[in-house]
Amino acid sequence: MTDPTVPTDPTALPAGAGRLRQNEIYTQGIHGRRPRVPTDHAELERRARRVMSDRAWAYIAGGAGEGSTMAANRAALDRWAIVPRVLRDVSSRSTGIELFGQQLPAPVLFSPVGAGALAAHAADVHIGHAAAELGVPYIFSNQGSAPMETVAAEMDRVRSGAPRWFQLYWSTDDDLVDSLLARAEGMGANAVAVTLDTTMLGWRPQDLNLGSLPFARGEGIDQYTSDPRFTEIVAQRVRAAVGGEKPEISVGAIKTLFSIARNAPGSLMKNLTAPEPRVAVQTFLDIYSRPSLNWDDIAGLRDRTTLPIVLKGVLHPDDARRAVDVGVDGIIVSNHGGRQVDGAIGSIDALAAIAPAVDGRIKVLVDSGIHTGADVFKAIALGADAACIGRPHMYGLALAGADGARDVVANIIAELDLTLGLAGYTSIADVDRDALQRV
Ligand SMILES: Cc1cc2nc3c(=O)[nH]c(=O)nc-3n(C[C@H](O)[C@H](O)[C@H](O)COP(=O)(O)O)c2cc1C
Ligand SMILES: O=C(O)C(=O)c1ccccc1
Repeated sequence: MTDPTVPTDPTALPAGAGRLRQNEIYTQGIHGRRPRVPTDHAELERRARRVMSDRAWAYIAGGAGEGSTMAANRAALDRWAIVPRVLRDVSSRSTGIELFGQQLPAPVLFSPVGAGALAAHAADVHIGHAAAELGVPYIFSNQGSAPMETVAAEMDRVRSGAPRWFQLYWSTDDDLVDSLLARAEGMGANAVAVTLDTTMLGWRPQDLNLGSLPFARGEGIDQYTSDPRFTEIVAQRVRAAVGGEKPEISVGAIKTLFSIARNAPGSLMKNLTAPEPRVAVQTFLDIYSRPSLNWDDIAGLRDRTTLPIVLKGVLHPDDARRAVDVGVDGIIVSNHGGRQVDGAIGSIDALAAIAPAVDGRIKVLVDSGIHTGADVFKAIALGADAACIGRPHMYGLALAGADGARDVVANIIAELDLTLGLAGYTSIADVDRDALQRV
């Protein structure tokens, strides 16, 4: 028997997404089935911990230093309380928004997450599948576990033209930057997010204590090994290292090695005596990021891509103003999920200062610690145009693959829809600071 309240089309998210989702879950419950992922963040985290390896948990759940930025993200959210309004006819409402010319079902995106292969093989393909089902943009990580073209193809298979962005780490090799940007345009990216807060990796005790860095083991470098410019650099370096003995090393041979490695998880680093894998990993570590990055580079980016440019990792109102002046299209207020600077400002506190400084001139997104629909509501009320979700969708992926990643974000959107209505609002555009009180 089909229940008319259960959406057969998973893309039918707006217009009462909250009640539809509740009904779906309760109907399944009558048949003795539990939801595939917990519907609250605390339980989601606990369950994910049980199925993840120690290394995966350290990398994905871990934060910088003593974890105080992660705590600050939550504390900042908790200092704002929603003050619901009543008797305002909220029977018909929508969580939909417009962003860079696209209509989206909700002010929610999937944050870029690198080295997802620690949680599931070719993680990015599954997350892309999940995002396409929801019609929610997926920001592909530059440190992803599958080539962007493969992820884009999977998304198009689910829903042609499903929204997708590319997140760029600015390499020391400018030709690699151009190559990545050209590929992003080619695979249909709707925007490029340049991450500014990770020019160097933060101090991460959970990983350090295990001696575990995924990239050093060849995990999370698939955007690089699938790149013609990166392949060329590695071939040059291998030739320089062993050229005398192996003059036959060619770009084609390296390309073949990389392609085999991408299809067989972990195989790149199996043969540690061969120079190619070591050179590939060392090359990645040497060139993925350029700490000398500065505002002039960002100003010049306009001439290098036609895509809307979004700066990720902005926390100071002056940097936000500078972003407006330099002519980018948006910023993501973020402390990288508390993974970079320990003791940094909570991203919601930063948002509260930045949104008035930007004053609607460019798009303002936010992430870091935003894990529920109520959190997204608070972010919107404090002036964000949308919020991005990082670890929660990775926990869903670890627990139940693409369906798990999808359900986690669908639950967040469902709760957002209910919070919207129960707080007395019918559209995202109406929600402003009046909805909140500082406590
Ligand atoms: C395991 C992991 C890997 C990440 N990798 C990247 C990355 O490759 N690029 C990037 O810009 N941000 C990366 N981030 C940061 C996220 O995009 C996002 O800012 C953060 O996860 C948001 O906080 P939340 O996890 O509390 O939602 C990563 C975060 C995690 C947890
Ligand atoms: O782990 C991260 O958060 C991340 O973004 C990253 C990026 C480059 C190298 C290592 C980690």
